[in-house]
Amino acid sequence: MNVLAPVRRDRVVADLPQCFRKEAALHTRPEFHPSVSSACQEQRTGTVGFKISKIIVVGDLAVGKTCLINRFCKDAFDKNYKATIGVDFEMERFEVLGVPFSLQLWDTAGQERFKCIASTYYRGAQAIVIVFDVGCGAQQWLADALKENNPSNVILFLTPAQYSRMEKDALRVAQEMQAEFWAVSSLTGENVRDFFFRVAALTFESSVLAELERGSARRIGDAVRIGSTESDLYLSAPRKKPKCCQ
Ligand SMILES: Nc1nc2c(ncn2[C@@H]2O[C@H](COP(=O)(O)OP(=O)(O)OP(=O)(O)O)[C@@H](O)[C@H]2O)c(=O)[nH]1
Repeated sequence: MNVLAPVRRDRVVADLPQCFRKEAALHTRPEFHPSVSSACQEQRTGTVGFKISKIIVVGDLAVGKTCLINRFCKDAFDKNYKATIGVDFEMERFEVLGVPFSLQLWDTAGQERFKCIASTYYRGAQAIVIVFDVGCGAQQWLADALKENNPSNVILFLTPAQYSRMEKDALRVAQEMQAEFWAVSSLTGENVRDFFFRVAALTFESSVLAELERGSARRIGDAVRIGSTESDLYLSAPRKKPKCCQ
C-alpha cells in the first residue's frame, strides 16, 4: 500500500543542478555520475527510493536557518525573529531521475543554551548545511557537527545568510572546509530553490553510489520487507561511506 502522496511537480529533478561557484564546489561534473544515471534508468537503485536522508542545518544564533528552510518548504518569510527551541524538522519529497527521494531537513537552535539538545540530533546526517555570516563561527559549527559524524561520510554546504560583498572570504572558508559554497537570500528567495535542489541531487547521487558499491542494488520491484512507515524506513537507512565523498 502506498501511504505517501505523489511528489509535487516542482520537486522533480531531471538534470544535475549546477554548483554556485566552481572554486568551492563538491564537484563540477555537468551531469549525474554515469553509473547513477544508468542505475536509475534500469531501476537498479535498490532501497534508495524508500529511504529518508537526514540533512542538518546548523549555524550561529539568528543567522537565518529557520528562514532558509521555511522559504524552501513553505515559500514563506517571517521578518520577526523567533528563536528555535532545541530542534525542528521538515520533510521534503523529491523525485530524482524518476526515483522518489526524501529529505528530512533538521533545523537546529543557534542559542548556546540549546546547543546540547540540538547536537544530539546531529548523528547520522548525510549532509550538513552551515548557515553563517561571513567572518564568524563556521569552523566551530563544523567541528561540533563532525564530532557526531564520520567526516568523510557527510556532504558539506555553506550558505551565508545574506549575500555579502565579502564573497571572496566566504569562498576561501568553504575551500578550506572542503564544503560547497552558496549565497542565498531567504528574504527574496534568490538561489534558495537551486540550493536545495543541489543538496537533494548530490545526496541522492551519493546514496545511489553507496548502494551500487554495496552491490546490493536490485530492481525496485525486488526490494522486500521494506517497512511502510517513515520511521521504519528511516531506521533502516545504513550509514556507509559513499565513494563520491571521499
Ligand atoms: N534580510 C534578510 N534577513 C534574513 C534572512 N534570513 C533571515 N533573516 C532574518 O534574520 C532573523 C533570524 O532568522 P532565523 O531564520 O529565525 O534565524 P535562525 O538562525 O533560525 O535563529 P535560531 O534558531 O535562534 O538560531 C529574522 O529576523 C529573519 O527575518 C535573509 O536572507 N535576508
